[in-house]
Amino acid sequence: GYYGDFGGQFVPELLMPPLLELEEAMRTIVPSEPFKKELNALLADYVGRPSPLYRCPNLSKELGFDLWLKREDLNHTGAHKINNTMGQGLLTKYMGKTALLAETGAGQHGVATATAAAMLGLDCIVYMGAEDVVRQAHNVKRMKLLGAEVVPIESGTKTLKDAINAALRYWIAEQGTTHYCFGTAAGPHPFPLLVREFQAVISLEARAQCLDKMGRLPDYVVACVGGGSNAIGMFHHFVPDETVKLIGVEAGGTGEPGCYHSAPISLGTPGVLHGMRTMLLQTSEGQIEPSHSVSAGLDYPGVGPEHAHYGASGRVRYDIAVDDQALAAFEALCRREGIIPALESCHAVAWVLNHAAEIPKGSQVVVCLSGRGDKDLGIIEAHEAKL
Ligand SMILES: Cc1ncc(COP(=O)(O)O)c(/C=N/[C@H](C(=O)O)[C@@H](O)C(C)C)c1O
Repeated sequence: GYYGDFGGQFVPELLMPPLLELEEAMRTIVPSEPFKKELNALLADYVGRPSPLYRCPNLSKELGFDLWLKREDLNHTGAHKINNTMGQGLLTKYMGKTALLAETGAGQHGVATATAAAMLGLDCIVYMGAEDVVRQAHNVKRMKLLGAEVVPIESGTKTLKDAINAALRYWIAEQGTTHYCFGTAAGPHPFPLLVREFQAVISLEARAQCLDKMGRLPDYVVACVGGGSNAIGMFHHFVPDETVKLIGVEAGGTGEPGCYHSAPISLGTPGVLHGMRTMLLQTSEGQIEPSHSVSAGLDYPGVGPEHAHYGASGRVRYDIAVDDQALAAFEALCRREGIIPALESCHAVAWVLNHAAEIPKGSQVVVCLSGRGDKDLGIIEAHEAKL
């Protein structure tokens, strides 16, 4: 499970049995006709796929090039996370397990896991940093309505990093009945591969939609990068098309010199965290540094290993958008296009607005709108003065 120098399975021996079992299930169940048939029916009739590829008429007119949004915000539960949790949830049933375990930061993955569990008749337990429980209260309410048990994590920085550590410990104890439904394209092998497998439906659809609506491939494909799942899904089927520029946008925090941020590819160094070798925010002694972003979903000091590899190889250009630029993009989509987007997705839109001068007129630009902004209204209120 390596992507260049990155990836691997850096886990305690006790975690190897469920990881090996998962690799076997990936090999035998995921490619099978019954599994594919059942998953595709759920993606169509329950998730609501294919998601639209929508051209923004007003912003396109202003920018002088075509801005298209891949509308993962219109999926059931309001983000791309459901693509992954329906796949892993169905796999859990085929593996004969009875419970789904998840970590969450923005809460979207927690809601998507609770949704899959309710629909598939599985128990659900979600670990969430105590700070995120407050910051994304809307999603905590939804998880509980869907029957999930939400466990606030009080240790460390009380955000996603600590929730993942707690979830991994729980999984070691409960591995016989429980599948750890990892929320992003990170973690020990095979998780980056498994999550990419289920998120790649985004670019499988988008590539065909581009050829149909534009009559050609797009010039730019842009996505925000937290753990990396919506971005790897948005990029995957475009990677072989060398004319398509792939842009991964990390969160730069406030942007003040020396501020906390969540940009490990742009500003981090190689190291091992959560079972994978990747790019990390860490001190010279390898202590993981606190991360920050106005969006909970990008607030993670690591990144999926395939992105670390694409950053080293140069196939993807990784750049940064800071909090205020994301908030400006939030306002632009609300006021100009009638779409209230997730703050995570706003980082990708912000990159396009920030780089409009370098994008040739008439270009075709696709942005993955990974989620809707309902969960963020509390955060937005706190920044009202800036809008
Ligand atoms: C609407 C939305 N857009 C983007 C992201 C960033 O996660 P990736 O797509 O995996 O980089 C997120 C991440 N959300 C996770 C969550 O809901 O728990 C996140 O906090 C962690 C799983 C990484 C998100 O909710």
